[in-house]
Order: sequence, then structure tokens, then C-alpha cells
Amino acid sequence: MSTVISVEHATKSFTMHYHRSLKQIALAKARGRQTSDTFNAVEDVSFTVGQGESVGLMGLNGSGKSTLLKLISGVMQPDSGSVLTRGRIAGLIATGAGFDLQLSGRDNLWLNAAILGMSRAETARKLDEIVEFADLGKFLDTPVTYYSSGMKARLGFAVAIHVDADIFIADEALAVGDRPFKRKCKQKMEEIVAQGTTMFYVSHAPGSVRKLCNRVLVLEQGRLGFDGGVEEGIHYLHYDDDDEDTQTADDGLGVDI
Ligand SMILES: Nc1ncnc2c1ncn2[C@@H]1O[C@H](COP(=O)(O)OP(=O)(O)OP(=O)(O)O)[C@@H](O)[C@H]1O
Repeated sequence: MSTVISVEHATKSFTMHYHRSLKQIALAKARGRQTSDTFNAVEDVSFTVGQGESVGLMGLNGSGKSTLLKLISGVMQPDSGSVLTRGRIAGLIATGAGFDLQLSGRDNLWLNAAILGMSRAETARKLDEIVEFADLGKFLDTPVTYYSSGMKARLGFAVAIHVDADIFIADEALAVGDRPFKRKCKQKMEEIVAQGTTMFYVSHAPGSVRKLCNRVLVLEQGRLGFDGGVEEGIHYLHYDDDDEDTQTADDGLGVDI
């Protein structure tokens, strides 16, 4: 199994500013108070992913999952360490990321496809399928600024899932979709996993991780706390104590759909 993602000692830090105005900062400094704090959202994380693996990335809110996905997708660079990927990456890491709100859904479809590396010919070939998957009806020709968050997610996901990617990443995008759309996404994600695409999937729902993944990584305050089997990972997080609550509370793929 060849390695398609290699993360070595990756660290990404952010600075939190406590004050909004220069006046507040000056006052705080004059009183000897701290005005900002730097912390590691991802800290010294190392792992490799082989081609065809389907990895569920889990962890509590704020544990660094989205940040790690941004490092893997290349949206952000680590401050230290390295993140190497092989092949074309597609997926959704934030609802509506990369959309031009003034353009119509249709124009954004072309734009998004280009951003994800699809040629004009490839997009033209898949256009009907993408439009059908997004199922936005007459809203496809409406500016995206009038879209609900669910509609943006539908359009973004419809494009991303039709890219012939080597690595597919999915974050919170599915959380805002309605039930029929989630069902459709789940089916499509199962298909691409079955085709041998490497999947990186952020979820709080044990049910969907069980269905889609064969490995679990758990982040804890930016550090890799667990790397191993799906059941062990879910147990590590104690998500199997109250399975039903956690399944229905999140992206809905884990519920009985
Ligand atoms: N651009 C940023 N600037 C400053 N802090 C950030 C930024 N992005 C994320 N953070 C902080 O980094 C930490 C990790 O955030 P991240 O979104 O990666 O967590 P998460 O595990 O995906 O959380 P959730 O499950 O709530 O989506 C949080 O404390 C968050 O506030």
C-alpha cells in the first residue's frame, strides 16, 4: 500500500487577541496585562495514510480537526514539521469556501470545478450529473449570496464529489444538508471509498464513522491521542457510552437513513 499522506511532527499555532481596538491594547499593556496568547491548534502530529484507507478524524470541539484538514488540503501550511500528499485532493472543508457570492450557482459550479483542478472538458462532461446531484432547481441560476447554508453545501459537495480525486476530504459540510441529501452523499462517499479513493472524514457521529471508515484518528487539544481501529477509537472517546445521542446530534449519516 503506497503512502498518499505523510504528516511529520506538524504543528500549527494561532494567536488569540484579547482586545479589539488599539486603545484597549495600549491600556492593557500599560496595566501590564497580556494582550494576546499563542497556542498550538495542531501540535507535533505525525501519521501516514496509505492509498485506499478511509480515515475518520474525531475529537472534541476545538481539538484541531479542521485545522489538520486545512494542512492536508494545502489551505494552510504548518509552522513546523511537514505535510506531504500525493495525488489530487478534493472535498469540502467549509461550506461555501471558494464561492463568489455575486455569481450564480451555475457560474460558481464552473469556478469551483476549476479550483479543484477539473478541466473545462471534464466539467462539461460531468455537468448534468453535478447539476442533478446538487438538485437546486431554478436556484442554480440565482446568485449564491441568496443561498441558504444547506444550498451552498449541496453545490460545493456536488462539485467536489465529482472530481476524480485520489484523496477526498469531508468536514462539516454534511452537517447542514437535509436528510435526503445526506443519504445521497453517504451513498456517493461509500462508492468512492469502494473505488479505492483515500478518504479523510471529520465526524462526531460513531455510526457514520463505522459505516465509512476503517481507521480512526483522535485529536486531543491538537495532539494525536489515538490512531487505530474504528471500534477502539470510538471507545477511546467514550462515544459508545451514549451512541444514540452522538449519532443523532451530528451529521446524520450515522442515523438510520
Ligand atoms: N484562523 C484561526 N485563528 C485563530 N484560531 C483559530 C483559527 N482556526 C481555528 N482556531 C482555533 O484553533 C482551535 C482548533 O480549531 P479547529 O476548528 O481546528 O477545531 P475542530 O476540532 O475542527 O473543532 P469542531 O469540532 O468544533 O469543528 C480552536 O481553539 C479554534 O478556536
